[in-house]
This record gives sequence, C-alpha cells and structure tokens, in this order.
Amino acid sequence: MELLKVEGLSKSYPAFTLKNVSFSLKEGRIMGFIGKNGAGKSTTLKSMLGMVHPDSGAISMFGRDFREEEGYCKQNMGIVLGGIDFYMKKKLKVITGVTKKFYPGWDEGNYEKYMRIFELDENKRVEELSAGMRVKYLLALALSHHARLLVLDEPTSGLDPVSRDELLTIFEKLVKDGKRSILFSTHITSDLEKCADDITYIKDGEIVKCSGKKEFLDSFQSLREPDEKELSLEEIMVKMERKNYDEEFAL
Ligand SMILES: Nc1ncnc2c1ncn2[C@@H]1O[C@H](COP(=O)(O)OP(=O)(O)OP(=O)(O)O)[C@@H](O)[C@H]1O
Repeated sequence: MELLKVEGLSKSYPAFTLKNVSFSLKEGRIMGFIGKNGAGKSTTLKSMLGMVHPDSGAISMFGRDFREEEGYCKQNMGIVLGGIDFYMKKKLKVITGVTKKFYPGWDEGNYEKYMRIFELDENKRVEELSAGMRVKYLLALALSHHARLLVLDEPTSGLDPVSRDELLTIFEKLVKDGKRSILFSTHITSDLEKCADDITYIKDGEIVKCSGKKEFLDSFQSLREPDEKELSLEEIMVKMERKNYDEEFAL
C-alpha cells in the first residue's frame, strides 16, 4: 500500500516555481529526497503538508485524501521540519505534556520506551540537548502517537558521522516491520547510499526521477566518462547540476 502519494503538486513564488511534482512512497520504505539548495525540497514538503498553500495538486496519505481528512492524516504522521529552537528553555516533559494533548492515540508506554532507547532524560531542557538528541526527541514524540509516516527535513544535517550513523540505524529499525515509512530530505548523499530504499531527485522545482535506489543509480550511469567507475549519488548530482553551469560558461 502507498502511504504517501503526491500528484501534480505545483506552487509559484515570485522567483521560483514548483512544477507538477509527483511521487509516491510505499509501506516499509525509506525515501531520500535530494536536490541542491533552492531546488524546492522544503517547498514540496510544506506544500504537501498544507503548511504553504499549493496552487494545485492532490495528496493522499494512507489511501485518504489529505485535504479532506487532514486530521486523520496528521494523527498518523510525524513531522520534523527544522529544530525546536523556540522551546529552548522548556523541559522535555513540559513539551511532551503539551504534545500528547493533540494526540488521542498517544501511547505513554511507547513514549517511555523510545525515551529509554534514545537515552533521553525528560527533565532536561531543550537547550541542554545536542543536535542529535533533539532529532531523537522529536522522533520519540512522533513514534509515541504511532506515526506510520515520518516526514523529516534534513534530520541528519549538523550531526557528526557517529550520530548520523546511529540515527540511520534507528530509521532502518523503524521501517523493518513493514508498517512505517520515512521520507527525509538531505544533502548527505552517503546517508542515502547507506539506508535509502528509494530516491526522489528534484531539480529547479521539477522531479527528475523517483525510483528504487538501484534503478536510480543505474539510470544515471550514462553520465559516466569512459575511464570512470560506477557513479555514486553525489557524483550523479554534481554532474547533473554542473552540466548547466558549464553550458552557461560556454556561452
Ligand atoms: N515563502 C517564500 N516566498 C518566496 N520564495 C520562497 C519562499 N519559500 C521558498 N522560496 C523560494 O523557493 C525556492 C526553493 O526553496 P526551498 O526552501 O524549497 O529549497 P530547498 O530545496 O529546500 O533548499 P535547501 O536545500 O537550501 O533547504 C528558493 O528559490 C526560495 O527562495
């Protein structure tokens, strides 16, 4: 079953247009969302979640129309867009207390379990947590209301390689039972080599490709020079983005 389906999503800003973005994510999968700075990743995620008003497009989650059943969809998803910078002085248990009121399906046992697994102390204040601990706390909140779809905007940025690796292992464990899926945007393509099942690549507001990782990598190998070995995700992106740049300079 598709946990997420985005069809024909468009959004125009004065100097940028998100054009007819479509992709879908099945159960039990981790999808990496890549594209260079300003390509439209955050605009896609925000438009998809109704945080900015899209001009057109249809979104369904768990087989239901997002606009018609936004409440149901939001109860079943966890969103981590940016940090929790404005609650810096608050203790985690205070934020948790407020959060759980929004979720009738809140599972205190699950919350305690994930706080224990992630080694988080709810008596700490946000300002006392490292970047990695903050992401883990937001994940713990999402998982405590049984989110089946996790949408994360650059969750690993700012984390050291050890914390990143730990978080990616957590992602893999979370989707292992085949019930949850994770969509996360990132610039760290090596993270995706490690844990992504699917890759969606956006360029200048348009989806270039959305597919399983192997198919994705295979489909761009034609960019390889005769003496080059198999191109990595990073090399593919650099070649794709640099092509235009080189052409512009040739003019
Ligand atoms: N509220 C807004 N008003 C006008 N333009 C906007 C707005 N939000 C984003 N944009 C523009 O939309 C484009 C895409 O931005 P977006 O944040 O979606 O890119 P991104 O792929 O997430 O980039 P990054 O990797 O740097 O986070 C940029 O040119 C940006 O200036």
